[in-house]
Amino acid sequence: KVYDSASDLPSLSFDFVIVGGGTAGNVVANRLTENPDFSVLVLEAGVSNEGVLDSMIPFWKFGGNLLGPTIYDWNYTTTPQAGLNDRVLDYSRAHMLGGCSSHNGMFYTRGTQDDFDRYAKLTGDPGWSWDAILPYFMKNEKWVPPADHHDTRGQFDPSVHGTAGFIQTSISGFQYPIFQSKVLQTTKELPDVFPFNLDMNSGKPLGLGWLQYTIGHGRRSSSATSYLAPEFIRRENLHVLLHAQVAKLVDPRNATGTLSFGGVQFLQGTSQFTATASKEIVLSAGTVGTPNILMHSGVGDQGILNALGIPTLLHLPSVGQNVSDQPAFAASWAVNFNQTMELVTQNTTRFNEAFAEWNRSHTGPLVDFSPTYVAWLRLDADSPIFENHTDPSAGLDTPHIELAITPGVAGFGVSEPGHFVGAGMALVTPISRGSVTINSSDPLAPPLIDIGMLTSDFDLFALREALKRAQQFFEAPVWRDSIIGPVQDFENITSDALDEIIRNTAGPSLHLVGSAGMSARDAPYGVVDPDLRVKGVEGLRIVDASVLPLVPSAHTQAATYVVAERGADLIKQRWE
Ligand SMILES: Cc1cc2nc3c(=O)[nH]c(=O)nc-3n(C[C@H](O)[C@H](O)[C@H](O)COP(=O)(O)OP(=O)(O)OC[C@H]3O[C@@H](n4cnc5c(N)ncnc54)[C@H](O)[C@@H]3O)c2cc1C
Repeated sequence: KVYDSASDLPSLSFDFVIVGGGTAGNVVANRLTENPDFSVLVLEAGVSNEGVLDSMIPFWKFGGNLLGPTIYDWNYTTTPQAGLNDRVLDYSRAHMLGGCSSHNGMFYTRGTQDDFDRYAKLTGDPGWSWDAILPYFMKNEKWVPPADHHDTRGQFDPSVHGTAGFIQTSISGFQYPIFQSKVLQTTKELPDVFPFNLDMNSGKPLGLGWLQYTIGHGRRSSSATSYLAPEFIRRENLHVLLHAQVAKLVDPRNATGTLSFGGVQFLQGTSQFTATASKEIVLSAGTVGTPNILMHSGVGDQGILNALGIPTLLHLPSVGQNVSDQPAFAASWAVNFNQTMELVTQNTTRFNEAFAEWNRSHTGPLVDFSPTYVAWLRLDADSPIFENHTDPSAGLDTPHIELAITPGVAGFGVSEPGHFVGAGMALVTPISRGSVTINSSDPLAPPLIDIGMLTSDFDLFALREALKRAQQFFEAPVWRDSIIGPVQDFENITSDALDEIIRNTAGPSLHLVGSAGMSARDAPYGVVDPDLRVKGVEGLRIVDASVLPLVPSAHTQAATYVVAERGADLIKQRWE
Protein backbone atom coordinates (compact mmCIF):
# COMPACT_ATOMS: atom_id res chain seq x y z
CA LYS A 1 0.00 0.00 0.00
CA VAL A 2 1.10 3.59 -0.58
CA TYR A 3 0.65 5.92 2.41
CA ASP A 4 0.73 9.69 2.63
CA SER A 5 0.95 9.83 6.39
CA ALA A 6 3.15 7.92 8.84
CA SER A 7 0.29 7.81 11.31
CA ASP A 8 -1.54 5.44 8.91
CA LEU A 9 1.27 2.87 8.87
CA PRO A 10 0.37 -0.38 10.67
CA SER A 11 3.66 -0.22 12.59
CA LEU A 12 7.09 1.36 12.55
CA SER A 13 8.90 -2.00 12.80
CA PHE A 14 9.70 -3.98 9.68
CA ASP A 15 12.14 -6.64 8.51
CA PHE A 16 13.59 -4.24 5.94
CA VAL A 17 13.51 -0.48 5.65
CA ILE A 18 14.41 0.86 2.20
CA VAL A 19 15.40 4.53 2.04
CA GLY A 20 14.30 5.98 -1.32
CA GLY A 21 11.51 4.74 -3.59
CA GLY A 22 13.52 5.50 -6.69
CA THR A 23 14.82 3.59 -9.69
CA ALA A 24 16.63 0.99 -7.57
CA GLY A 25 14.64 1.14 -4.33
CA ASN A 26 11.38 -0.01 -5.90
CA VAL A 27 13.09 -3.00 -7.51
CA VAL A 28 14.41 -4.10 -4.13
CA ALA A 29 11.00 -3.50 -2.51
CA ASN A 30 9.26 -5.63 -5.12
CA ARG A 31 11.76 -8.48 -5.01
CA LEU A 32 11.93 -8.70 -1.21
CA THR A 33 8.13 -8.74 -0.86
CA GLU A 34 7.92 -11.70 -3.25
CA ASN A 35 8.58 -13.51 0.02
CA PRO A 36 5.39 -13.14 2.08
CA ASP A 37 7.40 -13.60 5.26
CA PHE A 38 9.34 -10.36 4.75
CA SER A 39 7.80 -7.04 5.70
CA VAL A 40 9.17 -3.98 3.90
CA LEU A 41 8.83 -0.24 4.41
CA VAL A 42 9.94 2.15 1.67
CA LEU A 43 10.54 5.73 2.81
CA GLU A 44 10.31 8.16 -0.11
CA ALA A 45 10.84 11.88 0.44
CA GLY A 46 9.05 12.91 -2.73
CA VAL A 47 5.54 12.93 -4.10
CA SER A 48 3.48 10.34 -5.97
CA ASN A 49 3.95 9.69 -9.68
CA GLU A 50 0.26 8.77 -10.00
CA GLY A 51 -1.65 10.91 -12.45
CA VAL A 52 1.37 13.08 -13.29
CA LEU A 53 0.89 13.52 -17.03
CA ASP A 54 4.34 15.05 -17.51
CA SER A 55 5.82 11.81 -16.24
CA MET A 56 3.68 9.63 -18.51
CA ILE A 57 4.05 11.30 -21.91
CA PRO A 58 7.48 10.44 -23.34
CA PHE A 59 8.06 13.53 -25.50
CA TRP A 60 10.90 15.59 -24.00
CA LYS A 61 8.85 18.73 -23.50
CA PHE A 62 6.74 16.96 -20.88
CA GLY A 63 9.47 15.34 -18.75
CA GLY A 64 11.26 18.67 -18.97
CA ASN A 65 8.41 20.25 -17.01
CA LEU A 66 9.31 18.06 -14.02
CA LEU A 67 12.87 19.35 -13.73
CA GLY A 68 13.57 22.01 -11.16
CA PRO A 69 12.37 24.14 -9.67
CA THR A 70 9.30 21.95 -9.08
CA ILE A 71 7.91 19.71 -6.35
CA TYR A 72 9.06 16.75 -8.46
CA ASP A 73 12.73 17.59 -8.13
CA TRP A 74 15.21 18.21 -5.32
CA ASN A 75 16.19 21.39 -7.21
CA TYR A 76 19.88 21.01 -6.43
CA THR A 77 22.64 23.10 -7.93
CA THR A 78 26.33 22.24 -8.25
CA THR A 79 29.22 24.11 -6.72
CA PRO A 80 30.91 26.52 -9.19
CA GLN A 81 32.54 24.27 -11.77
CA ALA A 82 36.12 25.35 -12.48
CA GLY A 83 36.19 23.38 -15.76
CA LEU A 84 33.06 25.18 -16.91
CA ASN A 85 34.30 28.72 -16.29
CA ASP A 86 32.90 28.64 -12.76
CA ARG A 87 29.33 28.15 -13.86
CA VAL A 88 26.87 26.85 -11.26
CA LEU A 89 24.55 24.30 -12.84
CA ASP A 90 21.15 22.92 -11.97
CA TYR A 91 21.63 19.31 -10.93
CA SER A 92 18.33 17.49 -11.25
CA ARG A 93 17.43 14.52 -9.01
CA ALA A 94 13.84 13.32 -8.94
CA HIS A 95 11.78 13.90 -5.81
CA MET A 96 8.98 11.52 -6.68
CA LEU A 97 8.10 7.86 -6.55
CA GLY A 98 10.15 6.06 -9.19
CA GLY A 99 13.02 8.50 -8.63
CA CYS A 100 14.83 9.56 -11.77
CA SER A 101 13.14 6.75 -13.75
CA SER A 102 9.98 8.88 -13.43
CA HIS A 103 11.50 11.93 -15.11
CA ASN A 104 14.59 10.91 -17.04
CA GLY A 105 15.19 10.76 -20.80
CA MET A 106 14.30 7.05 -20.95
CA PHE A 107 17.34 6.08 -23.08
CA TYR A 108 17.81 2.36 -22.52
CA THR A 109 21.52 1.66 -22.87
CA ARG A 110 23.26 -1.02 -20.86
CA GLY A 111 26.92 -0.26 -21.29
CA THR A 112 29.49 -2.71 -22.57
CA GLN A 113 30.65 -6.19 -21.72
CA ASP A 114 34.01 -4.54 -20.90
CA ASP A 115 32.34 -2.18 -18.38
CA PHE A 116 30.85 -5.01 -16.37
CA ASP A 117 33.91 -7.24 -16.67
CA ARG A 118 35.87 -4.33 -15.21
CA TYR A 119 33.42 -4.09 -12.28
CA ALA A 120 34.04 -7.80 -11.68
CA LYS A 121 37.79 -7.24 -11.72
CA LEU A 122 37.66 -4.19 -9.45
CA THR A 123 35.50 -5.97 -6.89
CA GLY A 124 37.07 -9.41 -7.22
CA ASP A 125 33.54 -10.75 -7.71
CA PRO A 126 32.75 -12.52 -11.01
CA GLY A 127 29.08 -11.97 -10.14
CA TRP A 128 29.41 -8.43 -11.57
CA SER A 129 30.78 -9.63 -14.93
CA TRP A 130 28.74 -9.18 -18.11
CA ASP A 131 27.94 -12.88 -18.40
CA ALA A 132 26.73 -13.04 -14.80
CA ILE A 133 24.75 -9.78 -15.08
CA LEU A 134 23.08 -10.51 -18.43
CA PRO A 135 20.33 -12.62 -16.78
CA TYR A 136 19.53 -9.60 -14.58
CA PHE A 137 19.13 -7.38 -17.64
CA MET A 138 16.69 -9.99 -18.95
CA LYS A 139 14.88 -10.18 -15.62
CA ASN A 140 14.45 -6.40 -15.57
CA GLU A 141 13.31 -5.99 -19.18
CA LYS A 142 10.04 -6.52 -21.00
CA TRP A 143 10.59 -5.78 -24.69
CA VAL A 144 7.36 -4.65 -26.38
CA PRO A 145 6.42 -3.56 -29.92
CA PRO A 146 6.75 0.17 -30.68
CA ALA A 147 3.67 2.38 -30.32
CA ASP A 148 3.04 2.40 -34.09
CA HIS A 149 3.55 -1.39 -34.40
CA HIS A 150 5.89 -0.90 -37.37
CA ASP A 151 7.98 -3.81 -38.59
CA THR A 152 11.10 -3.77 -36.39
CA ARG A 153 13.01 -6.52 -38.19
CA GLY A 154 16.57 -5.37 -38.79
CA GLN A 155 16.26 -2.69 -36.10
CA PHE A 156 17.27 -4.72 -33.03
CA ASP A 157 18.39 -8.19 -32.00
CA PRO A 158 15.65 -10.04 -30.10
CA SER A 159 18.13 -12.58 -28.74
CA VAL A 160 19.69 -10.05 -26.36
CA HIS A 161 16.40 -8.83 -24.86
CA GLY A 162 14.12 -9.94 -22.07
CA THR A 163 10.41 -10.20 -22.74
CA ALA A 164 9.09 -11.30 -19.35
CA GLY A 165 10.54 -8.64 -17.04
CA PHE A 166 9.20 -5.41 -15.59
CA ILE A 167 10.52 -2.36 -17.42
CA GLN A 168 9.00 -2.01 -20.85
CA THR A 169 11.46 -1.21 -23.60
CA SER A 170 10.91 -0.45 -27.27
CA ILE A 171 12.19 1.29 -30.38
CA SER A 172 10.88 4.69 -31.53
CA GLY A 173 7.17 4.48 -32.27
CA PHE A 174 6.80 7.44 -34.61
CA GLN A 175 8.56 7.67 -37.97
CA TYR A 176 10.54 10.45 -39.65
CA PRO A 177 11.18 8.68 -42.99
CA ILE A 178 13.43 11.27 -44.71
CA PHE A 179 15.63 11.66 -41.66
CA GLN A 180 15.74 7.93 -41.02
CA SER A 181 16.74 6.99 -44.53
CA LYS A 182 19.50 9.59 -44.49
CA VAL A 183 20.87 8.37 -41.18
CA LEU A 184 20.93 4.78 -42.38
CA GLN A 185 22.47 5.83 -45.69
CA THR A 186 25.25 7.57 -43.75
CA THR A 187 26.21 4.22 -42.22
CA LYS A 188 26.69 2.96 -45.79
CA GLU A 189 28.59 6.00 -47.02
CA LEU A 190 30.89 6.23 -43.99
CA PRO A 191 31.06 2.61 -42.79
CA ASP A 192 34.53 2.97 -41.27
CA VAL A 193 33.40 5.66 -38.84
CA PHE A 194 29.69 4.88 -38.44
CA PRO A 195 29.15 1.16 -39.12
CA PHE A 196 25.56 0.00 -38.58
CA ASN A 197 25.17 -1.90 -35.31
CA LEU A 198 22.01 -3.99 -35.07
CA ASP A 199 21.73 -3.76 -31.32
CA MET A 200 23.64 -1.42 -29.03
CA ASN A 201 22.59 -3.44 -25.98
CA SER A 202 24.45 -6.60 -26.94
CA GLY A 203 27.48 -5.65 -24.84
CA LYS A 204 29.28 -4.48 -27.98
CA PRO A 205 27.68 -1.15 -28.94
CA LEU A 206 30.31 0.40 -31.26
CA GLY A 207 28.74 1.82 -34.41
CA LEU A 208 25.36 3.41 -35.05
CA GLY A 209 22.03 1.82 -34.28
CA TRP A 210 18.41 2.39 -33.35
CA LEU A 211 18.00 3.79 -29.88
CA GLN A 212 15.88 1.82 -27.45
CA TYR A 213 13.78 3.49 -24.79
CA THR A 214 12.15 2.53 -21.49
CA ILE A 215 8.82 3.25 -23.12
CA GLY A 216 5.96 0.80 -23.60
CA HIS A 217 2.79 1.35 -25.63
CA GLY A 218 3.52 5.06 -25.92
CA ARG A 219 4.01 5.63 -22.19
CA ARG A 220 6.99 5.98 -19.84
CA SER A 221 7.85 2.78 -18.04
CA SER A 222 9.43 3.56 -14.66
CA SER A 223 10.26 1.61 -11.54
CA ALA A 224 7.05 3.05 -10.07
CA THR A 225 4.75 2.07 -12.96
CA SER A 226 6.22 -1.44 -13.18
CA TYR A 227 7.77 -2.73 -9.96
CA LEU A 228 5.07 -0.96 -7.96
CA ALA A 229 2.20 -1.78 -10.35
CA PRO A 230 -1.18 -2.33 -8.65
CA GLU A 231 -0.73 -6.10 -8.36
CA PHE A 232 2.47 -5.57 -6.32
CA ILE A 233 1.53 -2.55 -4.28
CA ARG A 234 -1.45 -4.59 -3.11
CA ARG A 235 0.86 -6.99 -1.24
CA GLU A 236 0.13 -7.06 2.48
CA ASN A 237 3.83 -6.98 3.33
CA LEU A 238 4.75 -3.92 1.20
CA HIS A 239 4.37 -0.41 2.64
CA VAL A 240 5.47 2.71 0.78
CA LEU A 241 5.40 6.00 2.67
CA LEU A 242 5.56 9.23 0.66
CA HIS A 243 6.67 12.69 1.87
CA ALA A 244 9.05 10.95 4.31
CA GLN A 245 12.50 12.47 4.25
CA VAL A 246 15.13 10.39 5.99
CA ALA A 247 17.45 12.54 8.10
CA LYS A 248 19.89 9.90 9.35
CA LEU A 249 20.45 6.45 10.72
CA VAL A 250 20.08 6.36 14.49
CA ASP A 251 20.52 4.18 17.54
CA PRO A 252 24.10 3.09 16.78
CA ARG A 253 25.20 -0.16 18.41
CA ASN A 254 28.51 -1.87 18.76
CA ALA A 255 27.59 -4.97 20.73
CA THR A 256 29.34 -7.48 18.46
CA GLY A 257 32.32 -5.21 17.89
CA THR A 258 30.84 -4.08 14.57
CA LEU A 259 28.78 -0.95 14.12
CA SER A 260 25.07 -1.32 13.34
CA PHE A 261 22.08 1.02 13.42
CA GLY A 262 18.82 0.30 15.19
CA GLY A 263 16.68 2.65 13.18
CA VAL A 264 16.06 5.23 10.51
CA GLN A 265 14.96 8.70 11.53
CA PHE A 266 12.63 10.46 9.13
CA LEU A 267 10.59 13.61 9.00
CA GLN A 268 7.10 14.27 7.75
CA GLY A 269 6.30 17.93 7.91
CA THR A 270 7.31 18.95 11.42
CA SER A 271 6.92 15.45 12.91
CA GLN A 272 9.85 13.14 13.48
CA PHE A 273 9.62 9.33 13.46
CA THR A 274 11.97 6.37 13.76
CA ALA A 275 11.40 3.18 11.77
CA THR A 276 13.25 0.05 12.76
CA ALA A 277 14.50 -2.83 10.61
CA SER A 278 15.02 -6.21 12.25
CA LYS A 279 16.99 -7.56 9.29
CA GLU A 280 18.53 -4.80 7.17
CA ILE A 281 18.40 -1.13 6.28
CA VAL A 282 18.86 -0.55 2.55
CA LEU A 283 19.97 2.87 1.33
CA SER A 284 18.60 3.53 -2.18
CA ALA A 285 18.54 7.32 -2.00
CA GLY A 286 20.71 7.74 -5.12
CA THR A 287 24.20 9.08 -5.78
CA VAL A 288 23.44 12.38 -4.03
CA GLY A 289 21.05 11.22 -1.30
CA THR A 290 22.92 8.13 -0.11
CA PRO A 291 26.28 9.71 0.83
CA ASN A 292 24.39 12.63 2.36
CA ILE A 293 22.55 10.28 4.74
CA LEU A 294 25.70 8.30 5.53
CA MET A 295 27.63 11.41 6.51
CA HIS A 296 24.84 12.79 8.68
CA SER A 297 24.78 9.38 10.38
CA GLY A 298 28.47 9.62 11.29
CA VAL A 299 29.79 7.38 8.49
CA GLY A 300 32.27 9.21 6.30
CA ASP A 301 35.53 11.08 6.34
CA GLN A 302 36.46 11.94 9.92
CA GLY A 303 37.94 15.31 8.93
CA ILE A 304 34.74 16.45 7.23
CA LEU A 305 32.52 15.18 10.04
CA ASN A 306 34.67 16.62 12.84
CA ALA A 307 34.64 20.04 11.24
CA LEU A 308 30.83 20.00 11.37
CA GLY A 309 30.61 18.59 14.89
CA ILE A 310 29.10 15.30 13.70
CA PRO A 311 30.48 12.44 15.84
CA THR A 312 32.33 9.97 13.62
CA LEU A 313 31.04 6.45 14.17
CA LEU A 314 33.03 5.02 11.28
CA HIS A 315 35.85 6.70 9.41
CA LEU A 316 35.09 5.76 5.79
CA PRO A 317 36.87 8.40 3.71
CA SER A 318 35.57 7.19 0.33
CA VAL A 319 31.98 8.22 1.16
CA GLY A 320 30.95 10.86 -1.39
CA GLN A 321 34.31 10.84 -3.19
CA ASN A 322 35.27 9.79 -6.72
CA VAL A 323 31.97 10.71 -8.35
CA SER A 324 31.80 11.09 -12.09
CA ASP A 325 29.30 12.28 -14.65
CA GLN A 326 29.51 12.47 -18.42
CA PRO A 327 29.95 15.96 -19.92
CA ALA A 328 27.68 16.71 -22.84
CA PHE A 329 26.93 19.45 -25.30
CA ALA A 330 24.97 19.76 -28.52
CA ALA A 331 25.05 21.06 -32.06
CA SER A 332 22.30 21.46 -34.62
CA TRP A 333 22.04 22.02 -38.35
CA ALA A 334 19.20 23.68 -40.25
CA VAL A 335 17.71 21.45 -42.95
CA ASN A 336 15.41 22.05 -45.91
CA PHE A 337 12.98 19.19 -45.24
CA ASN A 338 10.18 19.66 -42.77
CA GLN A 339 9.81 16.15 -41.37
CA THR A 340 11.39 17.04 -38.04
CA MET A 341 10.27 17.45 -34.44
CA GLU A 342 9.79 21.16 -35.14
CA LEU A 343 6.56 20.15 -36.85
CA VAL A 344 5.08 19.88 -33.38
CA THR A 345 7.42 22.01 -31.26
CA GLN A 346 7.00 25.12 -33.41
CA ASN A 347 3.36 24.82 -34.32
CA THR A 348 0.79 25.10 -31.54
CA THR A 349 -2.06 23.66 -33.62
CA ARG A 350 -0.05 20.58 -34.49
CA PHE A 351 1.19 20.26 -30.94
CA ASN A 352 -2.39 20.28 -29.69
CA GLU A 353 -3.35 17.71 -32.31
CA ALA A 354 -0.45 15.50 -31.22
CA PHE A 355 -1.47 15.89 -27.60
CA ALA A 356 -5.06 14.93 -28.47
CA GLU A 357 -3.79 11.90 -30.39
CA TRP A 358 -1.65 10.78 -27.47
CA ASN A 359 -4.61 11.13 -25.12
CA ARG A 360 -6.81 9.16 -27.52
CA SER A 361 -4.55 6.28 -28.45
CA HIS A 362 -1.02 6.77 -27.05
CA THR A 363 0.29 7.11 -30.59
CA GLY A 364 1.71 9.96 -32.68
CA PRO A 365 4.72 12.26 -32.37
CA LEU A 366 4.65 12.37 -28.56
CA VAL A 367 5.38 8.65 -28.01
CA ASP A 368 9.17 9.10 -28.02
CA PHE A 369 11.44 11.33 -25.98
CA SER A 370 13.18 12.53 -29.15
CA PRO A 371 13.31 9.75 -31.74
CA THR A 372 16.91 9.04 -32.14
CA TYR A 373 19.78 6.95 -33.36
CA VAL A 374 22.93 6.71 -31.33
CA ALA A 375 26.48 6.32 -32.57
CA TRP A 376 28.97 4.95 -30.02
CA LEU A 377 32.49 5.79 -31.09
CA ARG A 378 36.08 5.42 -29.94
CA LEU A 379 38.75 8.07 -30.14
CA ASP A 380 41.44 7.27 -32.69
CA ALA A 381 44.00 4.94 -31.14
CA ASP A 382 46.81 7.27 -32.23
CA SER A 383 45.19 10.41 -30.77
CA PRO A 384 47.89 12.62 -29.22
CA ILE A 385 45.93 12.74 -25.96
CA PHE A 386 46.95 9.14 -25.25
CA GLU A 387 50.55 10.30 -24.93
CA ASN A 388 49.61 11.89 -21.60
CA HIS A 389 46.61 9.84 -20.51
CA THR A 390 45.91 6.16 -20.10
CA ASP A 391 42.79 5.18 -21.99
CA PRO A 392 39.95 5.46 -19.43
CA SER A 393 37.66 3.11 -21.35
CA ALA A 394 37.10 -0.40 -20.03
CA GLY A 395 38.27 -2.07 -23.24
CA LEU A 396 38.48 -1.94 -27.00
CA ASP A 397 34.75 -2.62 -27.47
CA THR A 398 33.88 0.35 -25.28
CA PRO A 399 33.07 3.77 -26.73
CA HIS A 400 34.49 7.08 -25.52
CA ILE A 401 31.94 9.18 -27.35
CA GLU A 402 28.19 9.11 -27.76
CA LEU A 403 26.42 10.94 -30.58
CA ALA A 404 22.66 11.01 -30.28
CA ILE A 405 21.37 11.92 -33.74
CA THR A 406 17.91 13.48 -33.65
CA PRO A 407 15.36 14.72 -36.18
CA GLY A 408 15.17 18.11 -34.54
CA VAL A 409 17.20 20.63 -32.69
CA ALA A 410 19.56 19.09 -30.14
CA GLY A 411 20.19 20.68 -26.79
CA PHE A 412 16.72 22.12 -26.66
CA GLY A 413 18.08 25.64 -26.27
CA VAL A 414 17.51 26.84 -29.84
CA SER A 415 14.18 28.50 -30.44
CA GLU A 416 14.68 30.05 -33.86
CA PRO A 417 12.12 29.00 -36.46
CA GLY A 418 13.00 26.35 -39.01
CA HIS A 419 13.69 22.66 -39.23
CA PHE A 420 16.78 21.03 -37.82
CA VAL A 421 18.76 17.87 -37.26
CA GLY A 422 20.95 17.64 -34.21
CA ALA A 423 23.66 15.78 -32.41
CA GLY A 424 23.74 15.45 -28.64
CA MET A 425 27.40 14.72 -27.88
CA ALA A 426 28.71 13.19 -24.69
CA LEU A 427 31.99 11.85 -23.39
CA VAL A 428 30.97 8.59 -21.74
CA THR A 429 34.36 7.70 -20.23
CA PRO A 430 35.33 10.86 -18.32
CA ILE A 431 38.55 11.15 -16.35
CA SER A 432 37.38 14.14 -14.29
CA ARG A 433 36.13 13.34 -10.81
CA GLY A 434 34.16 15.24 -8.18
CA SER A 435 32.48 14.70 -4.84
CA VAL A 436 29.21 14.86 -2.94
CA THR A 437 29.78 16.15 0.54
CA ILE A 438 28.18 18.24 3.26
CA ASN A 439 28.92 21.61 4.84
CA SER A 440 26.22 21.65 7.51
CA SER A 441 25.24 19.40 10.39
CA ASP A 442 21.59 19.93 9.39
CA PRO A 443 20.46 16.79 7.51
CA LEU A 444 17.91 18.87 5.62
CA ALA A 445 20.52 21.24 4.20
CA PRO A 446 21.36 20.49 0.56
CA PRO A 447 24.65 18.64 0.05
CA LEU A 448 27.56 20.13 -1.88
CA ILE A 449 27.56 18.61 -5.35
CA ASP A 450 30.86 19.08 -7.16
CA ILE A 451 30.80 17.06 -10.36
CA GLY A 452 34.35 18.17 -11.27
CA MET A 453 33.24 18.58 -14.87
CA LEU A 454 35.95 19.07 -17.52
CA THR A 455 38.74 19.34 -14.97
CA SER A 456 40.75 16.86 -17.05
CA ASP A 457 42.15 17.98 -20.41
CA PHE A 458 41.30 14.49 -21.70
CA ASP A 459 37.62 15.27 -21.30
CA LEU A 460 37.85 18.54 -23.19
CA PHE A 461 39.81 16.84 -25.96
CA ALA A 462 37.19 14.10 -26.26
CA LEU A 463 34.34 16.60 -26.56
CA ARG A 464 36.22 18.41 -29.33
CA GLU A 465 36.60 15.09 -31.10
CA ALA A 466 32.91 14.37 -30.60
CA LEU A 467 32.06 17.58 -32.42
CA LYS A 468 34.37 16.60 -35.30
CA ARG A 469 32.56 13.28 -35.64
CA ALA A 470 29.18 15.00 -35.61
CA GLN A 471 30.35 17.37 -38.34
CA GLN A 472 31.70 14.42 -40.30
CA PHE A 473 28.34 12.68 -39.95
CA PHE A 474 26.35 15.54 -41.42
CA GLU A 475 28.94 16.09 -44.15
CA ALA A 476 28.25 12.64 -45.65
CA PRO A 477 27.10 12.89 -49.30
CA VAL A 478 23.50 11.98 -48.45
CA TRP A 479 23.06 15.15 -46.37
CA ARG A 480 24.52 17.54 -48.95
CA ASP A 481 21.25 18.51 -50.60
CA SER A 482 19.40 18.98 -47.33
CA ILE A 483 21.71 20.72 -44.86
CA ILE A 484 21.31 24.50 -45.03
CA GLY A 485 24.02 25.16 -42.46
CA PRO A 486 25.06 24.81 -38.83
CA VAL A 487 23.13 26.75 -36.19
CA GLN A 488 26.43 27.69 -34.62
CA ASP A 489 29.47 28.06 -36.84
CA PHE A 490 32.11 25.81 -35.32
CA GLU A 491 34.11 25.58 -38.55
CA ASN A 492 35.69 28.99 -38.71
CA ILE A 493 36.88 29.39 -35.16
CA THR A 494 40.14 28.69 -33.41
CA SER A 495 40.50 25.69 -31.17
CA ASP A 496 40.81 28.02 -28.15
CA ALA A 497 37.51 29.62 -29.09
CA LEU A 498 35.94 26.19 -29.42
CA ASP A 499 37.21 25.25 -25.94
CA GLU A 500 35.57 28.39 -24.62
CA ILE A 501 32.28 27.47 -26.27
CA ILE A 502 32.46 24.00 -24.75
CA ARG A 503 33.31 25.32 -21.29
CA ASN A 504 30.49 27.85 -21.57
CA THR A 505 27.81 25.50 -22.87
CA ALA A 506 28.61 21.92 -21.84
CA GLY A 507 26.63 20.43 -19.01
CA PRO A 508 26.17 17.17 -17.15
CA SER A 509 24.37 14.12 -18.50
CA LEU A 510 22.95 13.70 -14.97
CA HIS A 511 24.48 10.21 -14.84
CA LEU A 512 26.29 10.65 -11.54
CA VAL A 513 27.76 7.50 -9.97
CA GLY A 514 30.47 6.46 -7.54
CA SER A 515 29.67 8.22 -4.25
CA ALA A 516 29.44 4.90 -2.41
CA GLY A 517 31.57 2.84 -4.76
CA MET A 518 31.96 -0.90 -4.43
CA SER A 519 35.43 -2.37 -4.13
CA ALA A 520 37.09 -5.66 -3.32
CA ARG A 521 36.58 -6.90 0.23
CA ASP A 522 40.16 -6.19 1.23
CA ALA A 523 40.60 -2.94 -0.75
CA PRO A 524 41.71 0.01 1.40
CA TYR A 525 39.20 2.27 -0.38
CA GLY A 526 35.54 2.02 -1.37
CA VAL A 527 32.30 2.17 0.58
CA VAL A 528 30.57 -1.16 -0.04
CA ASP A 529 31.87 -4.67 -0.55
CA PRO A 530 30.85 -6.68 -3.65
CA ASP A 531 27.71 -7.81 -1.79
CA LEU A 532 26.80 -4.10 -1.43
CA ARG A 533 27.25 -4.17 2.37
CA VAL A 534 28.68 -0.99 3.84
CA LYS A 535 32.23 -1.85 4.86
CA GLY A 536 32.49 -1.97 8.63
CA VAL A 537 28.74 -1.79 9.30
CA GLU A 538 26.41 -4.68 10.02
CA GLY A 539 22.87 -4.74 8.59
CA LEU A 540 23.33 -1.83 6.17
CA ARG A 541 23.43 -2.14 2.41
CA ILE A 542 23.48 0.35 -0.44
CA VAL A 543 21.58 -0.49 -3.58
CA ASP A 544 21.53 2.35 -6.12
CA ALA A 545 23.70 4.07 -8.72
CA SER A 546 26.11 5.33 -6.08
CA VAL A 547 27.76 1.89 -5.80
CA LEU A 548 28.98 1.90 -9.41
CA PRO A 549 32.67 2.71 -8.94
CA LEU A 550 33.03 4.00 -12.50
CA VAL A 551 30.37 5.29 -14.84
CA PRO A 552 29.38 2.72 -17.48
CA SER A 553 29.91 3.90 -21.05
CA ALA A 554 26.17 4.47 -21.33
CA HIS A 555 23.23 6.19 -19.71
CA THR A 556 22.95 4.85 -16.21
CA GLN A 557 19.43 3.60 -15.52
CA ALA A 558 19.89 0.13 -17.02
CA ALA A 559 23.03 -0.40 -14.94
CA THR A 560 21.12 0.85 -11.89
CA TYR A 561 18.33 -1.65 -12.54
CA VAL A 562 20.74 -4.59 -12.66
CA VAL A 563 22.53 -3.41 -9.52
CA ALA A 564 19.08 -3.43 -7.89
CA GLU A 565 18.04 -6.83 -9.25
CA ARG A 566 21.30 -8.44 -8.15
CA GLY A 567 21.30 -6.48 -4.89
CA ALA A 568 17.85 -7.86 -4.07
CA ASP A 569 19.08 -11.39 -4.78
CA LEU A 570 22.10 -10.89 -2.50
CA ILE A 571 19.82 -9.72 0.31
CA LYS A 572 17.45 -12.65 -0.21
CA GLN A 573 20.33 -15.12 -0.22
CA ARG A 574 21.34 -13.83 3.20
CA TRP A 575 17.89 -14.17 4.77
CA GLU A 576 16.03 -16.97 2.99
C1 LIG B 1 16.87 14.48 -15.94
C2 LIG B 1 17.56 13.14 -16.01
C3 LIG B 1 17.60 12.46 -17.23
C4 LIG B 1 18.22 11.22 -17.30
N1 LIG B 1 18.13 10.51 -18.45
C5 LIG B 1 18.51 9.22 -18.48
C6 LIG B 1 18.25 8.41 -19.60
O1 LIG B 1 17.67 8.85 -20.61
N2 LIG B 1 18.64 7.12 -19.56
C7 LIG B 1 19.29 6.59 -18.49
O2 LIG B 1 19.67 5.42 -18.54
N3 LIG B 1 19.56 7.35 -17.40
C8 LIG B 1 19.15 8.63 -17.36
N4 LIG B 1 19.37 9.38 -16.24
C9 LIG B 1 20.09 8.77 -15.11
C10 LIG B 1 19.28 7.71 -14.39
O3 LIG B 1 17.92 8.07 -14.37
C11 LIG B 1 19.82 7.54 -12.95
O4 LIG B 1 21.18 7.16 -13.01
C12 LIG B 1 19.09 6.47 -12.16
O5 LIG B 1 17.70 6.61 -12.30
C13 LIG B 1 19.49 6.57 -10.69
O6 LIG B 1 18.73 5.67 -9.92
P1 LIG B 1 18.89 5.60 -8.33
O7 LIG B 1 17.99 4.53 -7.87
O8 LIG B 1 20.32 5.52 -8.00
O9 LIG B 1 18.41 7.01 -7.80
P2 LIG B 1 17.00 7.75 -7.94
O10 LIG B 1 16.21 7.17 -9.05
O11 LIG B 1 17.29 9.20 -7.95
O12 LIG B 1 16.24 7.37 -6.60
C14 LIG B 1 16.54 7.92 -5.36
C15 LIG B 1 15.24 8.13 -4.61
O13 LIG B 1 15.53 8.37 -3.25
C16 LIG B 1 14.76 9.45 -2.80
N5 LIG B 1 15.50 10.07 -1.70
C17 LIG B 1 16.68 10.72 -1.75
N6 LIG B 1 17.05 11.15 -0.53
C18 LIG B 1 16.09 10.74 0.32
C19 LIG B 1 15.90 10.89 1.73
N7 LIG B 1 16.77 11.55 2.49
N8 LIG B 1 14.78 10.34 2.29
C20 LIG B 1 13.88 9.68 1.53
N9 LIG B 1 14.00 9.53 0.18
C21 LIG B 1 15.10 10.05 -0.40
C22 LIG B 1 14.60 10.36 -4.00
O14 LIG B 1 13.51 11.23 -3.87
C23 LIG B 1 14.45 9.33 -5.12
O15 LIG B 1 13.11 8.96 -5.32
C24 LIG B 1 18.82 10.65 -16.15
C25 LIG B 1 18.81 11.35 -14.93
C26 LIG B 1 18.18 12.58 -14.86
C27 LIG B 1 18.13 13.30 -13.55
